[in-house]
Amino acid sequence: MLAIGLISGTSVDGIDAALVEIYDRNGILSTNLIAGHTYAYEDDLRTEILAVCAGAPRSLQQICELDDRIAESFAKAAIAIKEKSDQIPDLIGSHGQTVFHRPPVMPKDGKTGLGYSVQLGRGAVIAELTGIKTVSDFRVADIEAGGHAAPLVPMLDLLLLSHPTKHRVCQNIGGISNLTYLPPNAIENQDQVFGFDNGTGNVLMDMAVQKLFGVSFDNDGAIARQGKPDIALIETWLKQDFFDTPPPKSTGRELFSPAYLEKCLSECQHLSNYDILATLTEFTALAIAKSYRDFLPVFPEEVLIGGGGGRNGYLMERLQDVLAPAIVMHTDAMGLSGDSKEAIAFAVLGYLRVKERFGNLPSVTGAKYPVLLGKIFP
Ligand SMILES: Nc1ncnc2c1ncn2[C@@H]1O[C@H](COP(=O)(O)OP(=O)(O)OP(=O)(O)O)[C@@H](O)[C@H]1O
Ligand SMILES: CC(=O)N[C@H]1[C@@H]2OC[C@@H](O2)[C@@H](O)[C@@H]1O[C@H](C)C(=O)O
Repeated sequence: MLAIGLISGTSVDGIDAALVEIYDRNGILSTNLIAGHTYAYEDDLRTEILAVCAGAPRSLQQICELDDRIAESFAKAAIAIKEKSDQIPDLIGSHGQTVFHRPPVMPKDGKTGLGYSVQLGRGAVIAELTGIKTVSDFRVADIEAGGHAAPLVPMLDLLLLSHPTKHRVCQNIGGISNLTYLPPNAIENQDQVFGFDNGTGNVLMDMAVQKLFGVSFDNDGAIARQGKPDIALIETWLKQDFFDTPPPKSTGRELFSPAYLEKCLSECQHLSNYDILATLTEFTALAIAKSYRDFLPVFPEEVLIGGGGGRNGYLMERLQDVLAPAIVMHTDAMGLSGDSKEAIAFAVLGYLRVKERFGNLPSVTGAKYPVLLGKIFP
């Protein structure tokens, strides 16, 4: 089946689109990426999304208009990537844009304790504008089943990246970072697969470099490389609740917000701007390493990196150092594009939905049971 996957992640840098052929041999899936591309948001749209993520007050009318613009941008991305093949795609799986995420808590005082996760860019509009069957609203059903509805990419990692004898971690470093732990032969040992959001990813580094250096990200980590991290300060930051909370857990820009960065910066007044970037980069790497030591049943032999953080050469070096003896490499070394992985995941999750196969892993999200993920707009 030819499918399109679409997502804009927590970096809000643009819409990742993947045109992907999905092969299914008796339930064993494989994929072939035909084209992958990031279609940048218009500047004012990105600014508005970031404002809403940061909690700026907006009327329902304004939220509806934002939903329209995001859906139209997603449809445009689908129409553009569709041109990379002569065939008409059978399906679009569209994650949309997360603008709010509230993890579940223990029910109390008559309240349900359910989480809430809002993705804008409604699938009905995408289906209408493209003429292609669209699956969207992937996170809702897992939330209703008591789960975090995040991360969802572990299903793709399980299907495509399991090794017969090695313990692997698939580590995504986007705006937020998240991992999938795969025991050997994970398809047969599915109950041991788990995953969770394990850190800030790029979001703090991005906000800091914009404020201190006026660029949108620290290309290759060249700025951080010139500084020296303050390890004692990082150790105090790692004592914060999020890092000590056992999985399942999920997070987002609600926690790692502009206010969170301001608090960090207020504790960095003795540091140069280069040292601040080095400190935030080391914090990102050490938060990831701490989560492996605290929560994984077995320290992995291999760590497969995906997401934009994999392009930060300095962060990759720091990860190799703090995750030794694990070997750190890019997911691309396994034949799966790290840049397009999340978009491929939503193409595959869309496929699973139309085949009426479960999309969530309760051992990851904490849901009470497996559920069908997504609503179908024919
Ligand atoms: N050449 C590069 N050097 C350093 N960092 C980079 C480079 N290219 C991308 N990045 C980082 O990767 C980020 C984008 O990563 P990605 O597209 O994986 O995020 P996302 O999908 O929006 O996030 P999430 O996975 O949390 O949903 C950028 O904001 C930037 O911080
Ligand atoms: C609610 C939400 O959008 N969460 C994102 C976010 O960005 C990274 C991390 O936090 C992950 O949990 C998730 O995205 C990916 C695509 C996932 O669900 O696997």
